[in-house]
Amino acid sequence: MIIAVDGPAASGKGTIAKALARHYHLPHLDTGLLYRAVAATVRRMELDPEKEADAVAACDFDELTLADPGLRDDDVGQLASVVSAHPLVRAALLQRQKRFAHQEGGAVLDGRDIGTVIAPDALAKLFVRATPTIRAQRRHAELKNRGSTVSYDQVLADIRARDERDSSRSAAPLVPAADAALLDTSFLSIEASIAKAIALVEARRPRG
Ligand SMILES: Nc1ncnc2c1ncn2[C@@H]1O[C@H](COP(=O)(O)OP(=O)(O)O)[C@@H](O)[C@H]1O
Ligand SMILES: Nc1ccn([C@@H]2O[C@H](COP(=O)(O)OP(=O)(O)O)[C@@H](O)[C@H]2O)c(=O)n1
Repeated sequence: MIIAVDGPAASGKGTIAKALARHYHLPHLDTGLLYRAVAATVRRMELDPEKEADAVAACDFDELTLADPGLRDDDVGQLASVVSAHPLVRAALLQRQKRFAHQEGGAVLDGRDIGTVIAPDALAKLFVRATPTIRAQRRHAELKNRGSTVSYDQVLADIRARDERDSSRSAAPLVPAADAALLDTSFLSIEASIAKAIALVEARRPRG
């Protein structure tokens, strides 16, 4: 069974995807980390994120980069949203994600284009949403916990800028797949969001 979990920044898609993976005993891939690794590599190599050829060169990143906790930083997320708009960057990361999704036994993937591009054949597709201010509160609390001094206003501005860039790009924009179930977590606890996600997946599973 393939489960696709998409949605904007800090909507709770990663939390839900991990919980679904645990519940159904499936492997999980956070696809955002791949774009964040490209972004961090662009920065380390002092390349230009706006230049497609520069960003493509960074797609051949060192696998150890994926374990760097710095990838979760707010500025890396912003830079990831710049490099991810290049069609050739998306193309460079496509097969790796498709292979993961279509491995034997299935998988759970979260990102922006899982239900639309990576696994349009997924059995269950969730599109996770929450209001920008609630997402900013959650992400701000998360970053503060990790020792970051970034302000709430900065996090909110970054989330709005990223929403705009991710939704308006021509290559794999952030849009719900036509057959995705919408899950608004704005006023749901983590536990309630997970329970709702499991119920939505169950509704897509063949009976018997
Ligand atoms: N329903 C929820 N209520 C409160 N906090 C949440 C909820 N879902 C996720 N969070 C918290 O919000 C932050 C962002 O969640 P995460 O799952 O990483 O979002 P995303 O993967 O969409 O960026 C994390 O600190 C997470 O613990
Ligand atoms: N499948 C994906 C996943 C991430 N991304 C890009 O990578 C950036 C970082 O993604 P992420 O999922 O790690 O970010 P959060 O939603 O966790 O803040 C996003 O803003 C997108 O621009 C993408 O284009 N496609």
